[in-house]
Amino acid sequence: MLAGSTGKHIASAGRLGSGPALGPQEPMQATPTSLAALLTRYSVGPKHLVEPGPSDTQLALMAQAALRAPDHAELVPYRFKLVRGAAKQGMAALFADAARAAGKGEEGAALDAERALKPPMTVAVVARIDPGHPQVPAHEQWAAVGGAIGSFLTAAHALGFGGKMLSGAKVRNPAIAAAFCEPGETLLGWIALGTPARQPAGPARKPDPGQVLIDWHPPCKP
Ligand SMILES: Cc1cc2nc3c(=O)[nH]c(=O)nc-3n(C[C@H](O)[C@H](O)[C@H](O)COP(=O)(O)O)c2cc1C
Repeated sequence: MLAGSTGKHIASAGRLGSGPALGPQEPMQATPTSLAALLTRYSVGPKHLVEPGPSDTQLALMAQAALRAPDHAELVPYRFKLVRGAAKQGMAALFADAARAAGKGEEGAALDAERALKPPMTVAVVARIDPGHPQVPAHEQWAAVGGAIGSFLTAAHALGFGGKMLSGAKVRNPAIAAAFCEPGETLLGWIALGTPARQPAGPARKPDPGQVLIDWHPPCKP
């Protein structure tokens, strides 16, 4: 499988260095236990999340993990805004209004409100991108936001919680965006968080690692 003129995918059954070949069906074999959470994380949607949600201490661990993600110049270009307790009702009302404004009718409004109320808690992910930063272009800041989300979710999984990052057209609803964002911030979406009510039905369908590992070679000189 060629990946452009200068790279070649690592064969799926091949070896990287002298380490064991890792197929998608056997991610846990011969791997350090410290990788367990990274290799087994999966998303759990709001309808499969039940109480309890994470405690303050557990949320702080998730935030600590997020803060470990690569972040050029340590800009911390994100905030996690916690929606729990009575605040869930306020978010449900905003979701219902947005659904009505989008023409979804009362049935759609009730469905969207339920999306806010069902998970034990929701974490709004807000990006603070500085488009004029002299050293760190916007795409690098977005990469830091993505890394933080991944680490936050993996920490939640490692602590026994389930979660799923969700967005949709709601993030662009002006009333919702204004409710979550300060000037200069962008609402990326929400992480639904809680205790998973069920295990995944089967192994996650993920690409073979060989699809993303590509030996690079310098271009031939003319
Ligand atoms: C910023 C962002 C927004 C997302 N928005 C949605 C969404 O609105 N709906 C959805 O089904 N999945 C969405 N996803 C993808 C899911 O969170 C999840 O990663 C995907 O379903 C794959 O499942 P997995 O995490 O178990 O591999 C989003 C992911 C990211 C990073």
